[in-house]
Amino acid sequence: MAKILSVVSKASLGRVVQPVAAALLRAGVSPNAVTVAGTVGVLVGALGFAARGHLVIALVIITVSCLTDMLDGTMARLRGVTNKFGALLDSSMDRIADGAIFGSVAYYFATRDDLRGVAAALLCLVAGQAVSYVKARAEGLGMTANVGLIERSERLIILGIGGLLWGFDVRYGLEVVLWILGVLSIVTVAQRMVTVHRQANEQADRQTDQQAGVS
Ligand SMILES: CCCCCCCC/C=C\CCCCCCCC(=O)OC[C@H](COP(=O)(O)O[C@@H]1[C@H](O)[C@H](OP(=O)(O)O)[C@@H](O)[C@H](O)[C@H]1O)OC(=O)CCCCCCC/C=C\CCCCCCCC
Ligand SMILES: Nc1ccn([C@@H]2O[C@H](COP(=O)(O)O)[C@@H](O)[C@H]2O)c(=O)n1
Ligand SMILES: [Mg+2]
Ligand SMILES: [Mg+2]
Repeated sequence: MAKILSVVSKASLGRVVQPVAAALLRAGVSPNAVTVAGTVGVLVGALGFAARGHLVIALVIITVSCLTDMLDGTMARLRGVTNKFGALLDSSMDRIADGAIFGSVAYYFATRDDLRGVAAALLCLVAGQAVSYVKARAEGLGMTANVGLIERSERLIILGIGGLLWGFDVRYGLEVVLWILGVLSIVTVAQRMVTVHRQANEQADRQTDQQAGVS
């Protein structure tokens, strides 16, 4: 699902993103500045609006801000200089943005004394961060975990559907969506763990074979 969304959206949004990215580069804006500006936009939408219950305005601000996440990488590639700090900055800002988004939704539920909503939002926060962490840690250990039901864009879009339902006065819809998202995120963590477990065992088997060949 993640791959289909990524290919379809990258192909269709690419036509819009490329000229904007080129124009920003011509104006002297750096990819890192766009990465940070996008995160500031998310923080404004989440802490300034979602936490106070203005979920529809938050949805608009956060959607626009999150879409800049496609711009920074495109700018770096157009400039011909993708750099490791840029990659780290991008992913780190994503974690801060995601924490602010789901933390703000949890805070909003808390202001309404809806503890089930708080629990659902916190589940999504922790499980979503775990999804990303397993991939990052696997890559740090020389493996890959680029699999799973829902990546970041899907998590945000699913939350966006919850926000839209809330906007159309289907208030329980947001909580239902959050529970579904929490469960799907846990499944994704499990899928990534299984992939890494298989790779780690294959590496261990190869080492054993090599040692057996030496002795
Ligand atoms: C209650 C209300 C609160 C407000 C909620 C706001 C929700 C916002 C709703 C929608 C916003 C969707 C925007 C999604 C933009 C995502 C941008 C993005 O991630 O770009 C990068 C992405 C992938 O590139 P990478 O592989 O380099 O990215 C890494 C990866 O994503 C890792 O994933 P993980 O391991 O965590 O699973 C990250 O960890 C890592 O940090 C990251 O770097 O680029 C893409 O190719 C994805 C593009 C998808 C674009 C989708 C556009 C959809 C546009 C609008 C949809 C609006 C929907 C609204 C609901 C509609 C319902 C009918
Ligand atoms: N400030 C940045 C942001 C990103 N990059 C590079 O782009 C890759 C991510 O691309 P997206 O389209 O998914 O944002 C990232 O891995 C970096 O290689 C960069 O150099 N500087
Ligand atoms: Mg990006
Ligand atoms: Mg990003």
